[in-house]
Amino acid sequence: MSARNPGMHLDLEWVSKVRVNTQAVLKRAQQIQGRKVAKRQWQAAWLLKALTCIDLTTLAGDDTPSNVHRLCMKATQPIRHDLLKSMDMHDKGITTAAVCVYPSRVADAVKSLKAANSSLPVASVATGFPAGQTPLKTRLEEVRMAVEDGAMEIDIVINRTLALTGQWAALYDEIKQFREACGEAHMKTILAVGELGTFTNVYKASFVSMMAGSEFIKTSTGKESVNATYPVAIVMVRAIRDYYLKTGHKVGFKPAGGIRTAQESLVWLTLMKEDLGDDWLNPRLFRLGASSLLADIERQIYHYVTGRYAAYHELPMA
Ligand SMILES: O=C[C@H](O)COP(=O)(O)O
Repeated sequence: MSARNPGMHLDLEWVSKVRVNTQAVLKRAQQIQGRKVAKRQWQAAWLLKALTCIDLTTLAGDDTPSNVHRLCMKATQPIRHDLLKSMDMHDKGITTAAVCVYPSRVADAVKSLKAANSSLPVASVATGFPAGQTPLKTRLEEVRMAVEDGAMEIDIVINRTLALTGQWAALYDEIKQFREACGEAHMKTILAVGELGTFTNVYKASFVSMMAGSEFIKTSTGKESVNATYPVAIVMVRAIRDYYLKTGHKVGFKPAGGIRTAQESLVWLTLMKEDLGDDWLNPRLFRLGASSLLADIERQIYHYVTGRYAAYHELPMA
């Protein structure tokens, strides 16, 4: 993960002055989606890069120690060994960036990874994920418990009520308290952009989250009806750039929710490269939150190596 973001005092004047040019954002989003991504021979390398940025996620009501264990094993060996060998990448220690689970499953994930001798971090969602509609005391306690169980990264959700009613100082205070409860664990802040209504709210929520010390800002929980979209991402990425220019601190970006295809992962990498620069092309500053993206990336890599598409039984669970 990136160096920690210490945050800064709440600059309400900056927040109140924000205006987002909707037409410019939409135009940029169209451009990004229309980009020709890397030539075929480089695509496999870009796909491996995308894979190393995945927070491999399971956030389901029927999660159990055994499916979390399978997820952890997949995270440590995301691509079949023979495929990596054909690409001469078998000894490069390729893994996903982290596994991401509910707080009650953190101990299971930590145990599985430890047994596999893996130092892969476990990320836990917290603070009443996905809605964030539980009392502050409970949300703080949830963060502490996930950290106690071994989570090294905490994905908090913001209080949308505060954002939608313009209570930016109260939102800043809550996020600061979450950051304190995280201790040494790095904090990713989920804005749930599909529920924030306007681009201006998305920009303001991004900036307030960074001022309160978030190490990453993340689009969505994956449970809203609208999740990671390119226009919203462009607004968040601009906020990250502005925050960097203002403070000198680099904050990471994590699109999440509904990202399923290898092709999409290449568009996200292109957006990082073009709008933030090469520093953001690694898991310290870029994550893809996804439960099923890895399967398609592995399928595309299989195709790259063998020239044909794999049958489902040929690739272990992603
Ligand atoms: O944070 C990660 C998201 O919850 C994953 O969403 P997804 O299941 O649509 O990939």
